Amino acid sequence: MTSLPNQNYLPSQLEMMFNKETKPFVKPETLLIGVCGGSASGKTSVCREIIKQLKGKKVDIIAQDWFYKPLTEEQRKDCGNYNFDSPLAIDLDLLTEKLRELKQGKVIQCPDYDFVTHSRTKKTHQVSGDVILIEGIFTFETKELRDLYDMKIFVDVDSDIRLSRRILRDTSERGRTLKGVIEQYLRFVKPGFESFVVPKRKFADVIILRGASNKVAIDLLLERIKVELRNHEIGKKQLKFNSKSTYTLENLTIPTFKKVSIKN
Ligand SMILES: Nc1ncnc2c1ncn2[C@@H]1O[C@H](COP(=O)(O)OP(=O)(O)O)[C@@H](O)[C@H]1O
Ligand SMILES: O=c1ccn([C@@H]2O[C@H](COP(=O)(O)O)[C@@H](O)[C@H]2O)c(=O)[nH]1
Repeated sequence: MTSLPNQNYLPSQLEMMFNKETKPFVKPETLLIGVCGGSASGKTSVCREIIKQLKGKKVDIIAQDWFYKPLTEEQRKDCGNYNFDSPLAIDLDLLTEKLRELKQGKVIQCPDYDFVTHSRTKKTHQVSGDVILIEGIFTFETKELRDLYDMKIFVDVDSDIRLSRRILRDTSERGRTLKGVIEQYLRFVKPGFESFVVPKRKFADVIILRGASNKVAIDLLLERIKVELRNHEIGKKQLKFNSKSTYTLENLTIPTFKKVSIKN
């Protein structure tokens, strides 16, 4: 149930505040932005660019890679045959649970993953903020995940460029050999991309071609994020949740043009 103070509102303002199910349109929670795309498309780089430019806001990243399931001793011995490009390789349930906690305003602790040993490290990542960017190849994989995002971004880069970047990155940062990277790419990465990542592109609100070097796309995105943030801040000031999960609107300042009367 929603209660309004005895005040007059413009129809457009009421429309702004409620959707058809009379739930508030403005959301007071943390803004969650899902960033999906193929391996080495530049998802992390796009997120870093957004963070750099959103000065004055607390923005954090969650790497879906932190949620890789650690390999057993057996699997580790034969890791060349392990498919890291299947959604089954990631604990998506844990990721979903963590995002739900963020939506409830909690500060969360995420696991850490070591690409060299294919195991969880002792480290944890504490995440909180006004905006949280969640990046990874399977971030759009389930409806539960997609429904949690306020905005969905897909980073779209040609596969030859992604493979070249992956070779450079994985041989220098992830302890791989050139032969190993190419074999893994042809056997698992490319088929996984085609089966799981490409079909999720259609769920994106925004598609960024060429990744972080696409300054025009990043600028447009930043403008939109700022609008969303303003809506969330208005929401935070105006909405108070009581223990029965009803919404109460408070301290709303409304300009005085043509008014409609709403009776409680
Ligand atoms: N626009 C770009 N130009 C050149 N190199 C890039 C660009 N974007 C990313 N890279 C490099 O490509 C690699 C993968 O980028 P990253 O942002 O980590 O991709 P993802 O998070 O999608 O795997 C990194 O080594 C990064 O420095
Ligand atoms: O132990 C592992 C875990 C994952 N991978 C590969 O990582 C990429 C996803 O990470 P990006 O940062 O998006 O590139 C995925 O394609 C896996 O193949 C791995 O090689 N080893």
